[in-house]
Amino acid sequence: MSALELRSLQKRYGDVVALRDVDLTVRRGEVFGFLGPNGAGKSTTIDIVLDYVRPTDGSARVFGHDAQEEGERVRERVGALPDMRLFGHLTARQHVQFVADAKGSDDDPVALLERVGLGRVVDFTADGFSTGMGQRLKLAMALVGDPDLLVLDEPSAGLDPNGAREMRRIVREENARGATVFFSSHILEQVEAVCDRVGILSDGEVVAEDSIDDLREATGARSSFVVTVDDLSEVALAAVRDVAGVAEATVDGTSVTVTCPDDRKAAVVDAVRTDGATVLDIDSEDASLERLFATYTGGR
Ligand SMILES: Nc1ncnc2c1ncn2[C@@H]1O[C@H](COP(=O)(O)OP(=O)(O)OP(=O)(O)O)[C@@H](O)[C@H]1O
Repeated sequence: MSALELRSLQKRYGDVVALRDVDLTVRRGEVFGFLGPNGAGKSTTIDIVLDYVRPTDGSARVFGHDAQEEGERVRERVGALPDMRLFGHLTARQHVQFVADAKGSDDDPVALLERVGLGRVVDFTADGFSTGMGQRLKLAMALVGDPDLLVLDEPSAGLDPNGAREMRRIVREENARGATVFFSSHILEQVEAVCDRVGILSDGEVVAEDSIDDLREATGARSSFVVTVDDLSEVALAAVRDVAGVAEATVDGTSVTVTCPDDRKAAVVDAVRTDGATVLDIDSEDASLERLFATYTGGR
């Protein structure tokens, strides 16, 4: 049984067709990235999965349960972001406790808040929180009760690069625990860094569903480059792999082939010199993920 199955999903708002015909399968245990330009229909799809919005036609099933007919059963197994708005007069701890009570979970709110980097503000009210802090708090709420499926709509919105990196770490940890993760984003490098597979939504339809590597191969697009140094140490290699956006770094002698977004290349070159190595050559064989994305969405 799949974690999430969308079949012929359609949604019209009056004359506006938000979803034309969405078919998508998210397998159990995978991290699935839901990509698409603004207005493609990502939030509408997620709202249907969470039963905030009813489809005009078609169905959404979560672990075999119909999202509309068996909303209760679905919600027991799902953690979602953003699921609730924040209440300015409540503390971070009270927000998380509220969700724990609603879900009948005995999770410790403080432990969850520490996990998302809010350990020092557990008793602060949300009205003083920045956008990024609010996003972290919502993530802590989504993690309550170890959900089997995490549904994250633009989880990195409002987060600085550190916050975005921590978000990726938590996605990986949740996945390692056994959770399936479904998240939408238009930040391609974020998706590439953590996802097993992606679905690309364009104009209310899924135009591609595959691993990014296979999509690349299918379109002939690649975004790798090779840096050759005089001496490649483990420290330098670890630093390269730590650069945000680096999806892959493979070694051949003193050359390292790195897959990353174009705008991270300078950071990769800096990282490879961490241990004092001298760069001998840089060979770029380029076609970025952005171009891959544009190939499928017609540049929208
Ligand atoms: N309540 C609504 N009433 C009318 N039109 C709507 C409504 N909600 C969404 N739409 C329209 O449906 C389409 C899909 O919107 P949706 O928010 O799902 O896209 P999205 O991919 O999440 O975009 P973004 O990345 O900008 O959040 C858009 O054309 C949007 O204007």
